Order: sequence, then C-alpha cells, then structure tokens
Amino acid sequence: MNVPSLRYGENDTIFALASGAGRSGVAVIRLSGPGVRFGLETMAGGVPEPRRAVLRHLREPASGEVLDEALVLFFAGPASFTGEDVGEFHVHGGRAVVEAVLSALAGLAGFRVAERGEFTRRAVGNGRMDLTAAEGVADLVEAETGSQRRQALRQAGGALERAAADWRARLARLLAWAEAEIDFPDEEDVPALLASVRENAGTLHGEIEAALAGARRGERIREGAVVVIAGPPNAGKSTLLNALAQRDVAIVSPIAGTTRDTIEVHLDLGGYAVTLVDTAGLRETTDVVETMGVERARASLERADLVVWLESADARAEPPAVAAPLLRIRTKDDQPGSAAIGAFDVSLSVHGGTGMATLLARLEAMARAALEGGEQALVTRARHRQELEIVARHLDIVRGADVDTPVEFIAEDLRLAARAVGRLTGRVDIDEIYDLIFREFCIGK
Ligand SMILES: Nc1nc2c(c(=O)[nH]1)N(C=O)[C@@H](CNc1ccc(C(=O)N[C@@H](CCC(=O)O)C(=O)O)cc1)CN2
Ligand SMILES: Nc1nc2c(ncn2[C@@H]2O[C@H](COP(=O)(O)OP(=O)(O)OP(=O)(O)O)[C@@H](O)[C@H]2O)c(=O)[nH]1
Ligand SMILES: [Mg+2]
Repeated sequence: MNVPSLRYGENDTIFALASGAGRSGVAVIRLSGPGVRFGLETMAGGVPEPRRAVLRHLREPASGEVLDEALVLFFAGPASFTGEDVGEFHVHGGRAVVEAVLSALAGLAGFRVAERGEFTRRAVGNGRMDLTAAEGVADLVEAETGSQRRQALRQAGGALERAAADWRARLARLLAWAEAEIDFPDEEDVPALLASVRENAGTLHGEIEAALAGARRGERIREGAVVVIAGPPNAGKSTLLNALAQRDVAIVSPIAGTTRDTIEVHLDLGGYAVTLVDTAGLRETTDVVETMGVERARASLERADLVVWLESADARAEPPAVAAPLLRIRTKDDQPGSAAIGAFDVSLSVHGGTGMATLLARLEAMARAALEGGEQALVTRARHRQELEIVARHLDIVRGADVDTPVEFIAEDLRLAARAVGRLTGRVDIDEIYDLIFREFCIGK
C-alpha cells in the first residue's frame, strides 16, 4: 500500500560533504533523491553506469566553468545505501573546490543540504535497515576503539535487527492464536492452546533475558568504562592522569587542593574505551570552590566502574566505601617513608618512571574482565534495554498465566510486548495499527 508522505522535504534531493570537514586529499560529496540523475547530467555531463567510477569534469551549471576533475559514481535505487538514486562526487579536498561544488548543487531545483543523519534516516524510511542498524551506523562513525568498532559493525550489519524481527514475528503468531481464540472461542481447545502459548512465551522470554544479560557489557563497550582517580589532596592524581593520557591535561602543583573540577580523558586501554576521570582530593575544607570540587569527586565515585585510589607518604587517607571495585595505588614511591604505607595493589612513581607498566597491565586486565564479550552483545544502549525489559515483563506474565486468565488479557500482554519490539526497531506495523482501529467497527460497517 502506498502511504502518502507527511514529512516535509522528503521528496527533495539532498546532498552533503560526506567526508570530514577541513582540507583533505579527496573529499566525497554524496547526493540522494529523485533529482540525482538530473544533477549528474547537469554537473558531470551524464549519468555513469551504476557502480562504476568514471573521471569527469564537474561544471558550474550556469556559467559552464570547470570546477574540478572528479570521480563520479551512480547507484540506481533501490540498490543503494539510502534505497534512492545516489550519486557521489569524489573531488580534490580543498576548501574552495568543496565549496564551489556544494554551492552549484544548492542552485539545482529541488536540491538542498541534507540534515544530520538524513541519508541514514532515508535508508530506514526505505526499509534498507531498521533503527537499531542505523544506530550501529552512527556508532561506527563514532567508534574510537577496536571493541567499539567490532560492536558497531555487528549492529550496523543487523545483528539486533534480525533478532528483533524474529521475536516480533513469533509474538505476532502467538497474538494471532490468542485472537483466534477471542473471535472463535472453542471451549475444548482452550487448555491445549494456552499451554502452547505459555510455552512459546517462556522460550521467547528466555531469549530476551539472555540478550538483557549482556546489556551491561554492551553498553559499557559503547559508552566506555568509567575509571575514577581519587584520593587525598596531593597524592599525585593529576600527575598520574597526565602520565596515562600522555599529555598535559590537568594542572599539577605542590599545593593541596589544586584540582577542583573533574577532568575527563578518553583512553584506549587494550582495545577498550575508557573514560579516565581526575577528581579533587577528598578532604574537609572551608574553601567554597574546593567544597564544590569534593562534591563532584564524590558524585564521580558513584558512577565509577572502577576506582583507582591513590595515596603517598605525604598524603594518606583511607578510601571511602564505594560500590565499584577499587585498586589501591601507592604513589611517589621514590619518596622517603613510602614503605610505611600498608595494603596496596600497585606501587609506582611517575617521576621515577617505575610501576607504570604494572598499573597499565592491571587496568587492562580489569577492563577486559569487565567488558570482554560486550562487543557480541545485542543490547548496546539504554534505549534497547528499556524496550526489551518491557517485552520481558509482558512475556513473564503470559508464561505464568493460568487457565482462569481471560484470553483477552493474554492477547493484551502479547500486543504490548510486540509494540515494544516495534519501538525498538522503529518498524511499526501499519496492518497492526489498522487492526487496532478497525477492530472497533462491527462487521458490515
Ligand atoms: N564512497 C562511499 N563509501 C562508503 C559509503 C558510501 O556511501 N560511499 N558507505 C555508506 O555509508 C559505506 C558503505 N556502505 C554501503 C552500504 C550499501 C551500499 C549499497 O549500494 N547497497 C546496495 C547494493 C549492495 C551490494 O551491491 O551488495 C543494496 O543494499 O541494495 C553502498 C554502500 C562506507 N563506504
Ligand atoms: N616525588 C614525587 N612527587 C610526585 C610524584 N607524582 C606527583 N608528585 C608531586 O606531588 C605534588 C602533587 O601532585 P598532583 O598531581 O597535583 O596531586 P593531586 O593528587 O592531583 O592533588 P590535588 O589536585 O590537589 O588533589 C606535585 O608537586 C607533584 O609534582 C612522584 O611520582 N614522585
Ligand atoms: Mg589534582
């Protein structure tokens, strides 16, 4: 069925610089929409054979001036990234070249600059991928570590999309059984039918719970694990942050209470993304600004996946109780009196250059222990987890239904479960919505 489009600008031909902003060797300008053939004819003198790169002069349509010599590509819809006709100009990456080609495109009738994510949005709208795969594409562009890249690639390739489509189809089948029972009640079959619906709901429930079990690791891989450096003032926290970041991020000084704001640095720890947070030294103080810093430090400790607690001979304190695992570090072990510090996991001196390899190895091992396997997780965002928790809740009710449960209730839980999967994938079944509306009508109306 052809549903008329209500989205503004959906029939425009969109274009954008697809490669990064700024000077580069080659820049890719991508076009998508019904006007692509016209655009290629007007600016490149013709439409290349699909999926074959050709070298062409790009011309300013009005003046005929040659703007660049470029590689030109054409992908005929629907076999393209967006599902529409797609064109590409691979131009020399200078600012003036890119600017001239973009402004020539802007002058073509029906052409406009693409909005953020609009190419992928059209791919979803044209059924090329679902929302979870589109999120995977976004994650692939953002990926900073190997594990993030592998996770995003799986998701962009449809790992969650396929699982969700399967869950959805099975829910629809269970719903059809339940609804047949509502419309054509046949007393004798009820117990057998109910047993079968319950059993199938139980199997589905198990699969959703298994997906949810990997959610924490999946989300941590994507967002990065949070490692908080904490300890008393002057313990060498900012010095350690700078050493791990291999750049001068935080101010270091012999004055206790130097750091006030929390300072975040993104690190690749053995292939895993980690956000390293430097915090204000914990102590009671009358300084208003430092007090705010200490409050921020305590808030960071609460969201930590790992706390790295620092102490030195000239800065001693017992760690506070925290939920996350805690690694105790003795710093400045080049200082006299260091031996007096009792229990610790790693001893190091940033100035002396000792113990750093041991600390890094410990951090990598802890990151691996906490995140390994997370790249295979189906659930990589809170959004996925929340929808699947709704699905699991309704399936749990269905699998526990007894003979007295009205079949209408079972159908309703199945419907709510299916709807949550629909929100997850962004594929809301039009037939289902029609069914919901027209079921209220009577036959013959
Ligand atoms: N130059 C260029 N490189 C790029 C992209 C692009 O759009 N342009 N991509 C964009 O993000 C990624 C590649 N992704 C793509 C995904 C699907 C299709 C495509 O044409 N799909 C058709 C045909 C499939 C086939 O031949 O196997 C289809 O799905 O029907 C193209 C690129 C990364 N590299
Ligand atoms: N001897 C020695 N001194 C160090 C070492 N690491 C840091 N320091 C010194 O210790 C002092 C405090 O270092 P910071 O890194 O600013 O300490 P901090 O824990 O961030 O302190 P606050 O931000 O005030 O909480 C500075 O004078 C550093 O040079 C080390 O390995 N050996
Ligand atoms: Mg500091």
